[in-house]
Amino acid sequence: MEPVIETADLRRRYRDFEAVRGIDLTVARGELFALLGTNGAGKTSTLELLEGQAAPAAGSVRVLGHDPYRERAAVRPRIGVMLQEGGFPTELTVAETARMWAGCTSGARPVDEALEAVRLAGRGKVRVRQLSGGERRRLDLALALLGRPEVLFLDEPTTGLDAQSRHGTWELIRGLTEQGTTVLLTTHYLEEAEQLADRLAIMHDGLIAASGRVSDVVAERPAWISFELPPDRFLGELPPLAPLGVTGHESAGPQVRLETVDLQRTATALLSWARDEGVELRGLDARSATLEEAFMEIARGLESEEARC
Ligand SMILES: Nc1ncnc2c1ncn2[C@@H]1O[C@H](COP(=O)(O)OP(=O)(O)OP(=O)(O)O)[C@@H](O)[C@H]1O
Repeated sequence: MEPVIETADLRRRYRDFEAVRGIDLTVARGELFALLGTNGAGKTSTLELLEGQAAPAAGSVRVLGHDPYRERAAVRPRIGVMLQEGGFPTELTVAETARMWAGCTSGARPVDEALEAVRLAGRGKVRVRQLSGGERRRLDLALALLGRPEVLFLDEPTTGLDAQSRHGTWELIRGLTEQGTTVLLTTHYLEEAEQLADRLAIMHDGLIAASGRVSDVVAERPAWISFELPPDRFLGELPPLAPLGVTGHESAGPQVRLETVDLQRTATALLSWARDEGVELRGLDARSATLEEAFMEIARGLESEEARC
């Protein structure tokens, strides 16, 4: 796969504070890559390096084969950028803003088409200051799309959007990647990453703590099996749990919850035992970790490591 975004040991400094501390990323053409992380993890700082808005303190970054900061003229016309705060003149109308933006963009798509894509076609005559927060986000997205970018950088594209608008934006982004647009987005909505991302990275404190497909990141976390034992049965009667991959358990009365790093082996052994013993496991439920659990565990684990240092 052709890499469209590539970084190696990428670093960013603000005076003596290193906000991005050595990041290696590769994003292929047509891929949607999500950058997640705790507040202040360094997502926006990284995004700005990829967009060419700032020079790295060290390491390298290539976008479409060029250095986005030094070779801005080669890269800028081929990318679309949606910042966290658009910062457009609020006295202009939606259509005037889009026309002004289109005037600065080579090969711009028709303004009406861009506004239609974000469902703002009927709001062309409204002043930007009169838009709701969610409508402004959608206008920001329309402007980022105007130049038919090959690579789209979206910094929290759906923050402040209601559920319907968020789903509409997801549909739009999916359509763009299907047409071959490469998208790198940051988000605080884990569901957004689960829905959209081919691959993702979870940042914490300037570093990538975990990365890969959602299923890879989740597979590294323990899964859960929960069930209810009959009143005449006890947890101690189950086969030895540790060799089955069980790393922890909770029980409250008849309710049992097992944490396992090998869901298939634990579930198979549990069901075989229940069959052989003629035991009914009421409310049996088995499930992998969710991305939210993986995220929380990474954030908690790294915080306790920091506390130890
Ligand atoms: N201009 C700046 N000067 C000094 N420090 C900065 C500057 N911009 C960001 N930082 C610091 O760099 C770190 C990373 O900030 P950044 O905005 O990249 O994080 P983020 O992951 O995007 O956070 P959020 O999810 O809250 O938007 C933070 O500690 C922040 O305070």
